[in-house]
This record gives sequence, structure tokens and C-alpha cells, in this order.
Amino acid sequence: MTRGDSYTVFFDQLLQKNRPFAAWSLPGETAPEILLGEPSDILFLEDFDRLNGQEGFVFAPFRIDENSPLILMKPGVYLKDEKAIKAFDIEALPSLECKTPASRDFYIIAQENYLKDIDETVRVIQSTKLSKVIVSRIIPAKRGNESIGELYMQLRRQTPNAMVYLVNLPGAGLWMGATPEVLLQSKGKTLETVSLAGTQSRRDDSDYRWHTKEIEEQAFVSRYMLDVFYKFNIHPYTTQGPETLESGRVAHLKTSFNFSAKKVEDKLGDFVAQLHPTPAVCGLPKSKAHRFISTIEKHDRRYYSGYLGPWRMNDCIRLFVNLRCMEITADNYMLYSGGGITARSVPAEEWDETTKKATTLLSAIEAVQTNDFNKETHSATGLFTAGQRN
Ligand SMILES: C=C(O[C@H]1C=CC=C(C(=O)O)[C@@H]1O)C(=O)O
Repeated sequence: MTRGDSYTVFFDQLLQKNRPFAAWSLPGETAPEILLGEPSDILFLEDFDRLNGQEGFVFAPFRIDENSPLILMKPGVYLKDEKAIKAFDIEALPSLECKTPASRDFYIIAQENYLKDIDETVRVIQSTKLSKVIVSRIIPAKRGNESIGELYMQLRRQTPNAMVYLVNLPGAGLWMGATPEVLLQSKGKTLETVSLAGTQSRRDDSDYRWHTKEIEEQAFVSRYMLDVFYKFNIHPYTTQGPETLESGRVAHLKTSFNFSAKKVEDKLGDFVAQLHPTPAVCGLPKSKAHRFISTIEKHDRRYYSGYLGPWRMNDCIRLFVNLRCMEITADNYMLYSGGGITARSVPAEEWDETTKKATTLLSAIEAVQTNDFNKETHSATGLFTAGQRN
């Protein structure tokens, strides 16, 4: 059973017809925006800097490879609100052939192996030049016959201060997420980028105290932003923060940096290519952390910790880092969750943090599976996960 509002029905019909689309709602915005495309509107770009001069909706992986291309959907039909959805003749859209994707293995790490990996990571950080690295894992949850459209709308209700998205794109598949992290966004003639890191449970009293580990972890990201600014000669800029940003069941430390868009107007693609991946999802030094992730993580991150959003569409940039997200397969939801490891990390606490970060998505899944749409305040611990089955 679904609540069957017009968005829910619309998304489910698009999926039934296997149409390429991207839907997103920005923090604090009410209606999802939707971009519909034809297969010919989908570009697969070879490198991150190929975004120069392009416009459309970007879905970028953590690293580009044959399983996870950098995707740009060119502006096709853009639907801005419910009136536009209702006026759109979806029945007239032909169904597209559903090419069964090559079946993929999802490596689900056991807790004891994850703890060993984090222990090893801390030792490497203490004895080498690696100062921070993000280690992630996949958390599986069983998919039932619930409506994906309904799940998306529920996730939006539960996380109004995130960028909540649903995409179905050839080459990537079906993904959903609710991310709090801006990579780059335009505000008139100004651009904003954000350094976000450090995590603690959300508090009812908003009385947040941050420890050295989180302050240091976030400072690494801010420092990196300034190095990128230096390379692009971005000066002057203004900063706001660090301050607390609440998202879902957790809170983070956030600093935002604002500067004149003129500074990078003819090299925006290069600028994003340089920013990505930030030490909020990769680490420092960047190339060392990148290599370390390839050896320690046994799963493929694909689009987790990549970035997504409107790119120069209607003169507007809204790129977000792809966090708190999941890949939706025929039988399962595969949630991705990671945390910043530093010399001060405690393995068991890092495990708990990745679990906590996943509760936003897990509780939305639980809400639609149990038809309890006021789930925001409930725990998701009762959820039957695919991992527990094996
Ligand atoms: C890598 C993730 O979060 C990043 C963003 C905010 C806080 C983080 C942290 O405290 O580790 C991470 O850097 C994730 O959610 O998978």
C-alpha cells in the first residue's frame, strides 16, 4: 500500500518504464525538481575536468572506471513542481528496454574484520605520512514490494535539511540518498564550498561539545579547501564556521567558504576536479589516502562519495557529495557509510558511527515497509537486514 500522492505515482511509473531521470530536492525546499531524459541525453565523460562547458545533471563516481562512468544527463524535460507533474503526459512516454545489469558482488564486511581494518588504519596513520583516511562499508537491507516513489517521499519528509535525491541512470542504476554535504553551489555571483567532517549523535538540546578528534578531522578538510583556493588564486574569500550542522540522526562540524564566481568562471570543471575527492570522503595526503582506500576496502564505492546535482542548469550549480546513499538492486538496498579515521580513532566507535549514519535511510525504509509514516522519531534497530540472513 502507498499513500499514492502524485509524486509517488509519477516516480513509480518512470521506474516501471525504465526511464532515465534524476529527482532532487534541495535543503529546505518543498518540491522535488525532476529532469527526464532520453538515452541519447546521457553522456559518459572520460574525466572529471570534462565538465568544463557542459550543463545538465551530473552523477559522478568516487573514481571513474568501466563499472562507474561519470554521467552527465543533458537538460531534457525539466519539471519544477507538482503542477508540472500533473500536466505531464507520462502515459505517452514509451517504456525502454531494461538491460539487466551485470550482477555485482557486494562485499559486506563482518564487524570483527572491520575493527581489525580500522586498527590497522590507525597504525598506518601513526607510522607514516598518512594523516587521515575515510574507510567505508556497505550495510545491506532487504527490499520488499514497497514503492520506491513512496520511499523517496518518506526520506524527504525525514531529512528536510539534506539534498534528497533519486536517480535512475544507464551506467549507474538506481540510487537514492539524503546528503548534507555541499561540494559547490552558486548563490548569484558567489560560489560556496563547504568543509564538513566530525560526527556525533544529534542532540535534542542542541548543546554540542566537540572533541579534539572531530575538530582536527574537520580542520584537515578546511585546510585542503584553502590549498585548492591557493592553486586557483581564489582571493579574497569569506568563511563562516566551524559550526554545527544537524542532518538525520547525526550532527557534523561545518565551515562554509564563499568567493566570487568570476575567479573560476572559465575553469569550473577543473576546479571541481581539483576539489573532488575532498578529505571528507578520501583523506590526506589525497593520493596516499586514495591508494590506501583501494587496498583496505574490499567493496567498490561506485557513486558513494562521488558527487551529484544540477550543473550550470538554468545558470545554477548545486553539487553535493554523495553521502548517506544507497544503491537499489532487485532484492536489496545497499547502503554505504564511512567515517574519517585519524590517529585518535577508536575502532568500535567508528563502527557505531557508520551504523548511526545509516539510520536515516534505514528508518525511512522501515517506515515504508511497516506503513508507519511518522517514523522519524523511531529507531531503525528492528530492521531485518540482508546481512543478517546469511
Ligand atoms: C564519509 C561520510 O561522512 C563524511 C562527512 C561528514 C562527516 C564525516 C565523519 O565524521 O567521518 C565524513 O567525513 C559518510 O557519511 O559516509
